[in-house]
Amino acid sequence: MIKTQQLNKEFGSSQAVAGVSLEVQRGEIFGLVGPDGAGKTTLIRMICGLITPDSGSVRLALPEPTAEQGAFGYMPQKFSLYGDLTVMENINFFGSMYGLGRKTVGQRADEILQITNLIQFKKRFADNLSGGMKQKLALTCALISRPQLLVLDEPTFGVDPESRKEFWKILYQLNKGGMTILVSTPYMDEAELCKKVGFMNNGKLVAVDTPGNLKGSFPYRVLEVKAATREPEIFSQGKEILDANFYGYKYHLVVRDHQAALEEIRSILAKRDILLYSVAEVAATMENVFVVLAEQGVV
Ligand SMILES: Nc1ncnc2c1ncn2[C@@H]1O[C@H](COP(=O)(O)OP(=O)(O)OP(=O)(O)O)[C@@H](O)[C@H]1O
Repeated sequence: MIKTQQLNKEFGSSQAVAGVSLEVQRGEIFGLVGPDGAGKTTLIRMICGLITPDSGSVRLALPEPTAEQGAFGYMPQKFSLYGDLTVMENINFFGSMYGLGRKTVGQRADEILQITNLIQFKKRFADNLSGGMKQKLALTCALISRPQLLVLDEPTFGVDPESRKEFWKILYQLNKGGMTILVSTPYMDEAELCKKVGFMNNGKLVAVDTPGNLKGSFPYRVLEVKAATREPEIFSQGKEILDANFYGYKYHLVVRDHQAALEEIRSILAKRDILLYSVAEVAATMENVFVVLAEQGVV
């Protein structure tokens, strides 16, 4: 449904997007993942036709939009609505931009607001909505044309975890109904929810695959360590430890060699007279995959 070839975009001396060739198939939820400044927004804007690439091409295989079904909906990163208009007034405004009649917008709005759980807030000013609700209103507006392709730029950035979960449930529901979704996110837990993930950094797309395949091809092991300490950094200097994360009562350590790492863990703790409770191997997460790619300089 989306095909880009060798897309490039420079801003002054900074290469925001560098040679990105990407394919999003119909029916996918494709996640663009990467840190701030990776180039996700610039890529999305080129895909949506909002900025012109320096070179390369974008092809969208979308049928002509009709009154019944739009081509694509776009939800930008920054809040794009009018705070001094109510929920329904914002929706009407977007509907009129798509050339839809008031009656059609009203009917569709009721359907979508049921899905996004905003139905009882129709008369509330957008400024008075919570952060999560504002995002859901922006989504409602992006959906008013009933698009076949939905493009969302960091839609849950800065939103609380509960609202993020709810937002993703809605995306799944839309996808089940046949909508293709391209979504960018800085959150690795959201990357796990995509059918396919493209990792971006420094303007480049460095890995594209399903979360399962990305984790399956992870070349290292992850050890969960529990010990009588709560020092976040205690394992950070280990030579056998490629990445260490502390979760309050346990550590997740990315290691090359299980046995060598175990010896090092024991030695670090023994030197400080700290009791080791347990070590168990656990499955790699997308965060593990991403951090190691980044540390290897691949990303
Ligand atoms: N209009 C612009 N003018 C100048 N530089 C820009 C412009 N837009 C983006 N950049 C630069 O291009 C690079 C990529 O930015 P982009 O916003 O695409 O990344 P991103 O992955 O979406 O990050 P973020 O989540 O922080 O928006 C950054 O270095 C950014 O400063």
